[in-house]
Amino acid sequence: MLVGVPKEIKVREYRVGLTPSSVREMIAHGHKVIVQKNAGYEIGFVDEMYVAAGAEIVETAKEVFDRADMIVKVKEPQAVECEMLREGQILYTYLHLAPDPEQTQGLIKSGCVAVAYETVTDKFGGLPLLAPMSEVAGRMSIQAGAHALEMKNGGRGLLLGGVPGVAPAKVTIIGGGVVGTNAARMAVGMGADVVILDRSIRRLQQLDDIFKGAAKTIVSNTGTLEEHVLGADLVIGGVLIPGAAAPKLVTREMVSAMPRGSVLVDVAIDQGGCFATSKATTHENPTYIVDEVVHYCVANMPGGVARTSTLALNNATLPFALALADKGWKKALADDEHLLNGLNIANGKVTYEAVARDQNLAYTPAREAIGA
Ligand SMILES: NC(=O)C1=CN([C@@H]2O[C@H](COP(=O)(O)OP(=O)(O)OC[C@H]3O[C@@H](n4cnc5c(N)ncnc54)[C@H](O)[C@@H]3O)[C@@H](O)[C@H]2O)C=CC1
Ligand SMILES: CC(=O)C(=O)O
Ligand SMILES: [Mg+2]
Repeated sequence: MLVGVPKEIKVREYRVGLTPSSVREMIAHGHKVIVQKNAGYEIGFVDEMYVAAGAEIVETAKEVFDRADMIVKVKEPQAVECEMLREGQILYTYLHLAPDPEQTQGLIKSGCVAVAYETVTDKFGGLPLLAPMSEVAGRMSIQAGAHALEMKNGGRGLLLGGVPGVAPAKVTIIGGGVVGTNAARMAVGMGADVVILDRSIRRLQQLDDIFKGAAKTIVSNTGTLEEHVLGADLVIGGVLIPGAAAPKLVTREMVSAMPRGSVLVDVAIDQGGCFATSKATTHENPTYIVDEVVHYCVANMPGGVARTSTLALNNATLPFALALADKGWKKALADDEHLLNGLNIANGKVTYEAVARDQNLAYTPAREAIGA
């Protein structure tokens, strides 16, 4: 199969779909790889490394899209990329379709076979291709929040860990999954006063075991959310209902009632965000202020530490990329229920139920759509 890797085009997104080492593995499996010029340049994966791994370097994204049987990317395709996709071509990348009708229509129109990293599952009930980036974003969320709490950034002027004789900052983490756990590890490590809310008691039991009291666990409901959001200096939003638009758990009224200079970091913004006042931002302009509360809503946080993120992402995505290339999409999807769960759009049909439901579109079960 001919596998194509275009350069990412979102603002300050420097991750790349395949590392030189992943390219080498593809070639060892008998495939050909074309990589757009300078696709990995900013993170030290220069073209010479891709050539040494066996890839061909091509000048433009158009050439990658025109020639490749499978496109391996990182972020969801932008409008110009959707236009270059074609019928039967595999697109393997993050999609986050539920809150994005424009991209959904673009992919439907293209006729491509779109496998979303974020909905591929594993036998442990997890999301193995989302997890590495959630680890990164969860850890970064505390760095971003600590920075936003500084005076010059509109924050309350608080140091997360406090100092002897002065109380630490209060950090509330909504959602105790991969993002929440990694955020809590960083916040606890910095000495903050940490509370994690989740609606799953089982998850809270696991977190209690992990943190042994260093982070408190609270069941999430309207009352506890209000209490712990209003009492926090920094709130991290890390909830997920797989494939669906994020629930708006923090209302506009709650945001208005927070003290001046409080900080909200909405990691769930890629699924539309869990604060009523969230709107996606970029690494170029990561924060904005509503009712004197600082909001950080970067939808591609791991792009800020693109080298670590690319390596972590490839560790998880490569085995499935190889399966798609080795077997072709029909057999690879038919053989593996977990990869099949990643299929969101196929040949003009929406094959992921939560996306269809959130956008009032017809739903075709994935197995039916691939004719397996
Ligand atoms: N902005 C960015 O750059 C990035 C964003 N993300 C996003 O972060 C979000 C979280 O991802 P993960 O931690 O991997 O998901 P996860 O599935 O590991 O954890 C989500 C948690 O939210 C909990 N939850 C769901 N509804 C809830 C509610 N109403 N109240 C309280 N808790 C609730 C679940 O029980 C679960 O424990 C996703 O939207 C993901 O796409 C992930 C990586 C990067
Ligand atoms: C998961 C995601 O949105 C990202 O890594 O950018
Ligand atoms: Mg206020």
